[in-house]
Amino acid sequence: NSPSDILHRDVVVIGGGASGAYAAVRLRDDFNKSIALIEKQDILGGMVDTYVDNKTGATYDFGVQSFLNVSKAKEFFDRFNISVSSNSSSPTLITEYIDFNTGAEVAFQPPSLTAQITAIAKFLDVIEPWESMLQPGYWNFPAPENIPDDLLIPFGEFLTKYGLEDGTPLMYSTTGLGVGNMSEVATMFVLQSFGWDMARAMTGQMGLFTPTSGGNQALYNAIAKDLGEDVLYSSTVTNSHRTNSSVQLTVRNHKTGKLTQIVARRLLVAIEPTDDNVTPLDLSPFERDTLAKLTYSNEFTGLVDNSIFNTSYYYFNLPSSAAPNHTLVFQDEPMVASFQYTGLEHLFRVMIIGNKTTTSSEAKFLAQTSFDTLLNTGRLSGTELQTQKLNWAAFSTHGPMHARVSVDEVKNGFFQDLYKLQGARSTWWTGGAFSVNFQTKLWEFDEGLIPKILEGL
Ligand SMILES: Cc1cc2nc3c(=O)[nH]c(=O)nc-3n(C[C@H](O)[C@H](O)[C@H](O)COP(=O)(O)OP(=O)(O)OC[C@H]3O[C@@H](n4cnc5c(N)ncnc54)[C@H](O)[C@@H]3O)c2cc1C
Repeated sequence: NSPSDILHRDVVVIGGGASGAYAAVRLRDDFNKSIALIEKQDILGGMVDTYVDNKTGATYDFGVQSFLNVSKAKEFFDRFNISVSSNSSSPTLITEYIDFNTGAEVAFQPPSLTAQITAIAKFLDVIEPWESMLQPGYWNFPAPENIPDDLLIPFGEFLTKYGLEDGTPLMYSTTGLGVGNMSEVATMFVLQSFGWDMARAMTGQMGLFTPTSGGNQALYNAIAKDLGEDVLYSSTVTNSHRTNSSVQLTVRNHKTGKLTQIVARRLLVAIEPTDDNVTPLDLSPFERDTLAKLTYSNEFTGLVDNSIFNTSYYYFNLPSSAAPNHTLVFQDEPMVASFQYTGLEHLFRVMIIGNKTTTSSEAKFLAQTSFDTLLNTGRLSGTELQTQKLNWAAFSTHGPMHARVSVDEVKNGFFQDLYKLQGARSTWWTGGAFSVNFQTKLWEFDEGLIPKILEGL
């Protein structure tokens, strides 16, 4: 390599999604540190998926829907002159409960909205004492003997224990479904998917906002402009050497084949630490064994354009056994969670929750199979059998989310081990597996991490 291919930086960040892009801006623009940001795709923003209608220029966010108004979240938009508002433009829809496995209509009667909100307020009271154990990171996670039992029981059991069953339709349909069958997952991991701030948002104690124009991608486009050539796009790490004083990475641009060497004093890993993602990071046996214990959901979203869907409807997948009012019964993943009208022409948002191994093509196949079932059972046309392909206007592989481990691992001190990785071998870790899967909560987590990264720099 020629010398021009060697970059020297204070901090190198891997992953230009919510957690990495935020940290890169703060470290460079506010703490005067030189940075390089390595991003696999050719844009920043990760799971933010903003669809732009070519004809009208209208935007629709089919990944991230809105931002929780936690601590300094709005200030971060202000610095890029992006105006935000809390007005939701979602159309009002009729929810059709259908078992997507069979096509059977499910005569499920959810509790009234008032009953749901009341239960969520009560839920917030119950979970409030545990917030600092889990958010915005696991820094204060209790030693095994001090973990409250309630955090480790299946969430369905937890809800029943405290009489909170009425709150589940909103918990599940907003963000709880990200973990798959929410009733079966240990409470602490469901709380990372629908927890304190979502409960505050649902009960009106915390706002949610979105940019007034340009969709959620507007923020990340502004960050991209700000960071300019400090971002290496279409690039991944192929090799690394990490020591207690520095980090050397070999980075490959998969479009041009160009290799860049980066020598940095600190590394911030802002991607999910899956086997594929961390293999190039010359892990120690302890790092490898710890990270290998994590399991994930895999999330996929897309937009389909098939006029056979009814634009008044939100087709929602529930097992038949949810009828007439069983609020704790959900489908197992992998599954298509819903087809939801977007308000844009004839586009429906599809949401697919996979397990650890579900691939993009399997997710698309699952969506087609669910669609076929709905068609063949007359749920869409109401008339005769038809076949047609789903017309994908957009599809996005969000990949692994909602990292979790078994209850036994939690009791064996998994989170204490996970956090031993922080700072070891000049490497710091952010993102959902180390914190929680909400954009602005990750920013809050980064805020706590940045002073540690800066120590001695
Ligand atoms: C369907 C859906 C809806 C959501 N809705 C909301 C919402 O309304 N509000 C909210 O706050 N949160 C929402 N989330 C969650 C939120 O998007 C995530 O918590 C957040 O994006 C995680 O940030 P991150 O930085 O950890 O990862 P990401 O945002 O995924 O960023 C990771 C980045 O790293 C890149 N990358 C991946 N692998 C590599 C590699 N090997 N090398 C280099 N780069 C790599 C990716 O391309 C990506 O840009 C939603 C998520 C999904 C899937």
